[in-house]
Amino acid sequence: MNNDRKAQYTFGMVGLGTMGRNLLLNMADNGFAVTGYDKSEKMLQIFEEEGKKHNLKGFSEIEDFVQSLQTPRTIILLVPAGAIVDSVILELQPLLDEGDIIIDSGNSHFTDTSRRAIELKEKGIHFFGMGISGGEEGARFGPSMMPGGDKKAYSVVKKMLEAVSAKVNDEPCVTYIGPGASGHFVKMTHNGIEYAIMQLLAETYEILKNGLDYDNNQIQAVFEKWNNGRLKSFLMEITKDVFLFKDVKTGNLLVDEIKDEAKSKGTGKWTSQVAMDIETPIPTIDAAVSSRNLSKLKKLRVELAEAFPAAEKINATKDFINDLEEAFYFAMASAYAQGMHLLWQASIQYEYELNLAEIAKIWRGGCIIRAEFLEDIYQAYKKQPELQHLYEDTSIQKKINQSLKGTRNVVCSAIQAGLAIPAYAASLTYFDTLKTSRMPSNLTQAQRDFFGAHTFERIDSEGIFHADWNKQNL
Ligand SMILES: NC(=O)C1=CN([C@@H]2O[C@H](COP(=O)(O)OP(=O)(O)OC[C@H]3O[C@@H](n4cnc5c(N)ncnc54)[C@H](OP(=O)(O)O)[C@@H]3O)[C@@H](O)[C@H]2O)C=CC1
Ligand SMILES: O=C(CO)[C@H](O)[C@H](O)COP(=O)(O)O
Repeated sequence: MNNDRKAQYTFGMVGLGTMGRNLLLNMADNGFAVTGYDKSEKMLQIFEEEGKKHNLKGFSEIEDFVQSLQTPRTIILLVPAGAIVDSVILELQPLLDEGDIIIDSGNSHFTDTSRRAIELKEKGIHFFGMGISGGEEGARFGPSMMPGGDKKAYSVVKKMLEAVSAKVNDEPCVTYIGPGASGHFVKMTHNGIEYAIMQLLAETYEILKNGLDYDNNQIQAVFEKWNNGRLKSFLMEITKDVFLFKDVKTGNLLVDEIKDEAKSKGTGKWTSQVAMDIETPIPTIDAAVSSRNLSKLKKLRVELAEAFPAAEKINATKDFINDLEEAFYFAMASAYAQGMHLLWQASIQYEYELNLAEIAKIWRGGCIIRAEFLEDIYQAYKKQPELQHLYEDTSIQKKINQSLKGTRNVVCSAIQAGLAIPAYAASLTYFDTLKTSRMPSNLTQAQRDFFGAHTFERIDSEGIFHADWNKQNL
């Protein structure tokens, strides 16, 4: 039951950590009556301190928090994904009424979101999953958001989400994504692309540092220059800044003092797993996930570095840095194209009714993968909403053709030198495979039929065939 006298807030947030606290402050800045709940007293204190100008108060008791919300209640969750989301829902459930709305904005697995939506629907509670991206800064001043699920529930929060989101050309970086867990699926794919672009930047660093012997100033200058051109993006921008940041302890650049073992929370891995499940190739993203795992094999890598020859310097041609810019453009385009293709396939598989143009549009600002290139992707899908693959767009084709020569030079040179560039190489072979009208997979089919009678199809007649391969006494 709601006590109307106390019910003064329109939106409530569970979890006042990095994302929840900043999104709530953003909502307060935009004039919404908000409050929050967190188990941690420390988080509540920080929230109230940072929300001083709005006189914001948080709750440490969940009952008080729920009672403070106007009905139907709208509660956003920004707690760590997994079991904690279920335990928060379990705590909230007996305190809620029919028609209340729970929005899970953490990086939850989309299958968990589907399950939770079904469970809560039975109790008359609207539940939807909403991916959010932009980190601390984005949450505070304008994130990109990907809400999916119950459309009626979305209409309750639409205005608020549009107000707090990032804007590009005055257009909000939020849109209704689609039914079911589509919001979390799209956010997961966003993170898969994020992994791929980060890996490409790391491989570029490897080429510059170990292939060309560039020092940190030279490396910084390359990223800085690229960020002033067509490769401009949030990840390029922070990378050029990383190469300026000094470690207070040693006086060296901090990046040189950080262990070469990359951690992950799982969204990249989920993207690869799901892509395998629905048979959609995303090799650049897969390479990025594998590279993080390879980085964790530090002891083995150190041992094997003693046993095998080290990488050599690249025998660089005069225009090598231009070629590298082209290679980055090419591989970046490949990574985004793979992510968009995964969304295209998922939309069919899970009946998400995704509008790929709208998704590219809301990724242009606020999120971690925002980039100049997203405008090209947006235009491509706007022109042809049914496009299966970004490579089918003629203006993208033109740019890819122009960057091919440089890309091949960079990939061949780096591989020849013995440098590890799995994401660059995967991007190129993905492209080369996709533009092969007759792949050598006829041989694979012949082998399968030879050893296991798995059958094959013929090019000259319909049907399923099997050959008695041993009969010809080969
Ligand atoms: N950080 C980022 O850049 C981004 C994060 N996300 C996602 O957003 C979600 C939140 O991330 P983030 O803000 O970084 O995480 P934080 O750990 O900074 O914040 C989570 C908050 O939730 C609190 N909490 C944990 N369990 C409960 C509970 N049962 N009841 C109430 N509060 C609880 C935590 O308190 P305590 O610390 O005491 O446990 C903490 O204050 C995650 O799913 C994350 O993957 C999405 C986009 C970007
Ligand atoms: O969602 C995000 C940005 O959009 C997170 O920053 C991302 O989950 C970080 O992932 P990981 O810890 O696996 O590198």
